[in-house]
Amino acid sequence: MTAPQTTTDPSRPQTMAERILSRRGGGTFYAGDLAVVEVDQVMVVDSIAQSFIERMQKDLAAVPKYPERVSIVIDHVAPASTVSVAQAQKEAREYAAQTGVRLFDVGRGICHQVLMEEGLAQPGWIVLGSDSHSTTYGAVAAFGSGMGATDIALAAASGKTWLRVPESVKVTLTGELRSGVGAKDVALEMIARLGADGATYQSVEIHAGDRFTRSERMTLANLCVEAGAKAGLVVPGGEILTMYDVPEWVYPQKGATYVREVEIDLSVLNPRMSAPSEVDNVHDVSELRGLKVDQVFIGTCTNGRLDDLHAAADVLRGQKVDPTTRLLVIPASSEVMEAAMADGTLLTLIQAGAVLGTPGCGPCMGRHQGVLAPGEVCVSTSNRNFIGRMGDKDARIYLASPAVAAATAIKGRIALPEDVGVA
Ligand SMILES: CC(C)[C@H](C(=O)O)[C@@H](O)C(=O)O
Ligand code: SF4
Repeated sequence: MTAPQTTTDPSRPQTMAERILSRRGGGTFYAGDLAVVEVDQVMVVDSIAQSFIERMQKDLAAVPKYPERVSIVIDHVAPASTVSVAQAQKEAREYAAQTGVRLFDVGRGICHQVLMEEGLAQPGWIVLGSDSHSTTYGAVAAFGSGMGATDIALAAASGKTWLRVPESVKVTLTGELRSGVGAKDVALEMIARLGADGATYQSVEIHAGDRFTRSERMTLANLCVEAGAKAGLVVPGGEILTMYDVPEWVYPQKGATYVREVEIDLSVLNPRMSAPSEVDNVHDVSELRGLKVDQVFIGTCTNGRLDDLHAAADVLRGQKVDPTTRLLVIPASSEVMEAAMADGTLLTLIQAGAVLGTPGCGPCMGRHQGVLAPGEVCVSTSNRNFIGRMGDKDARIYLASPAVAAATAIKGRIALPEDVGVA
C-alpha cells in the first residue's frame, strides 16, 4: 500500500471522494489537496440550531445565500423535554419563517431519514450536516459530512465550503449473506475491522456491487463515522440505479489510490453485536447470549426504517416481550410510521408489548424518552454505545440488528432469533 501523493496530474485515476469533490469544485483534486466546493444542502439539527443562528446573525451578519438549500430538522429532542429546549425550538421555527429555509418540525423524523425521503440528497451532491452521522448520505453517493456550527453557518452563508480532500479506504464486500444476517451485522463488522479511529478523516468507499437496498446502504454509510470517517460512500448499484439518476462521474476509477483495503466475506458472517463501551468492540451475538437486558430500543437513523421494523415484527409476531424488559420502538420518520401503520407492522409490535414513540431520535443520545438508570443494560439498534450515551454512566449499551434486538426483547436476555423459534 502506498500513501497517495498530492499531485494534480489529471491522468491519475481517482477515488469516489476525489471525483465528486473535483467535479463540485471545478478542478482536479486528489487526497490532501484543498478544495472549495459547491454545497447542495446544509442540514441543521435542533440541538445545534441556536448556535447556528447566532453564528449567522452575530458573527457573519448574513442570511442563507440559497434558503432552499438549508433545512432545519427538529428531531433530537422532539417533542421538547424542557423549557429551554422548547425555547430553542421556538427560535428555530421563527428563524425558518424569517429566512425561508425549510423546517421539518416535531414528528417528521430523524434528519438523515427525512432529507433522504425528501430527495434532499442526490448522487454527486455535497450535503453538510451539523450532525456527525451525515455520512449516511453516502448511501446514495452523496458526499455527506458532519461539521460544527461555524462551518455549517459559513456554508449556508456562502453556498460553498472548503475542505481537505480525504484519503480513501476501500472496503470490498464479497459473497452472499446467510439468512438472519443483515446490513447492521456487516456495518458492525466493518467498524471492527477498521477500528474506532481507523479511518479518521478518510473516506470509506464501500464496494457492495448490486447488494443492499437504499435503507441497508444507509446503515452502512451511517456507521462509517464510528471509524472516524469524513465520508462513507457506497458505490452505486442495485436499487439505487432504479431510484436515482447516477452520473458517471461519481464512480471511482480503476487504479485509484487507497490508503488501505479491507475485504469482508459476507458468506461467513454471523449476527454481530457491539459490546460496551466502544463501537468496535464487536462479538458474535452467540458469545454474549443470555445476558439480562432491561431495555431494548429499536429505532434511530441506523435502523429505524420500514425494513427494520419488518425484521423486528417477523420475530415478535405472536410472541410477548419479557415482562421484566421494556421494548421501545421509534420509527425513523412519519413516512416510516405511516407505512408501518398501514401494513399492520405497528399492530404486531404493539400486540407483542412494544411501546411506540414519536418519530425522531428518541433515547439514542440519552436526552429523553427512555434514559437508562445506573446498572441497566440496553440492547439498541443505534450506532453508539459510549459510557453515558443513553443516560447514567453505569448503564451498558449493546448494539445489534433489529432482529437480534427483537429476539432479546422476547427472552429478556441477549438472544438470537433462533432462540425464540424464528429460523
Ligand atoms: C446532536 C448531534 C450533534 C449528535 C451528532 O453529531 O451526531 C447526535 O446526533 C449524536 O448521534 O451524537
Ligand atoms: S438517531 Fe441517534 S445517531 Fe442518529 S442523528 Fe439522532 S441522536 Fe444521532
